[in-house]
Amino acid sequence: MSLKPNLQVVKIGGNVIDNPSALASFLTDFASLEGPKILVHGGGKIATQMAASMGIESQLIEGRRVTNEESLRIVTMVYAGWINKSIVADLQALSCNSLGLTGPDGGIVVSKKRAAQPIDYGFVGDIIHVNASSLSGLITAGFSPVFAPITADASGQLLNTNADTMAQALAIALSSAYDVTLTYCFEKKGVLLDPADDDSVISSINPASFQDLKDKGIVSAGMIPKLENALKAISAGVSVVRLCHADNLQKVDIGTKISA
Ligand SMILES: Nc1ncnc2c1ncn2[C@@H]1O[C@H](COP(=O)(O)OP(=O)(O)O)[C@@H](O)[C@H]1O
Ligand SMILES: CC(=O)N[C@@H](CCC(=O)OP(=O)(O)O)C(=O)O
Repeated sequence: MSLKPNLQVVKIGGNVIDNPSALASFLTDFASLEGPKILVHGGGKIATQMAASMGIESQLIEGRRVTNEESLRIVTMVYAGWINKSIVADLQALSCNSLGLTGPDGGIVVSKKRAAQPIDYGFVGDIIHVNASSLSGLITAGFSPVFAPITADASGQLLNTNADTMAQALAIALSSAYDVTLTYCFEKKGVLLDPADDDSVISSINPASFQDLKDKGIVSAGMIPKLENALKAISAGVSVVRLCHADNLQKVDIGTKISA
């Protein structure tokens, strides 16, 4: 039996954030989770809408945004500003002592600009370090950190980072001190065998079945990085990894469970 304390790392996706009543209900469930917890949020859909309203087209390749200087400003304002502060204020109103953060706050997450080959994603960062002891310090002090998917490199360059990856990296970094459960919440009931049938949830996925689902085109777009991150987390020390509907955060047996 593990002697480590439990920690929940929860990721909430942009399609839920863009739906006020779904977000409110999810935040109520998150606030009432027992024990230490971290929330990582996305917001890709809202950033795409904001860019479009400014006449800027967004390009996503396999769920990752090609980020030029202009879109870096937009995503930073949208994720680290509007979305992060709205979520923190809502959680505070629910008596959850949340603290809004990005990678560079407290030096907690350091990333590196992704190489321009084979695809130049621009200002997109891959996480190279998580300061787990600083983050544990905030948790021990009673805060529930709420991370926006913005990081910075060692020279201070802000970088856009996939929110699913941020959740994975935080969960892995904390798994030496905590028994971590990582839950990816989104607007579907789990990974679906037939994307058109919301009840065709695949109950369990491992590396071999992921490859097969990818080859058959059953998983596509943002689901590819989500599952790559989920598989990485389960193979690197995270105890439980699950993908589920945002309404089912508290229903631990529902959704798609990831195995190594
Ligand atoms: N087999 C699948 N099952 C469920 N969703 C899938 C599947 N394949 C692709 N998707 C897409 O993946 C999306 C989830 O990824 P993403 O848009 O990145 O979510 P989020 O923004 O919530 O992190 C779903 O909205 C769905 O359109
Ligand atoms: C590099 C990269 O792709 N960053 C993501 C960060 C937001 C995100 O991941 O949002 P969702 O969870 O809502 O998809 C993006 O800009 O779309």
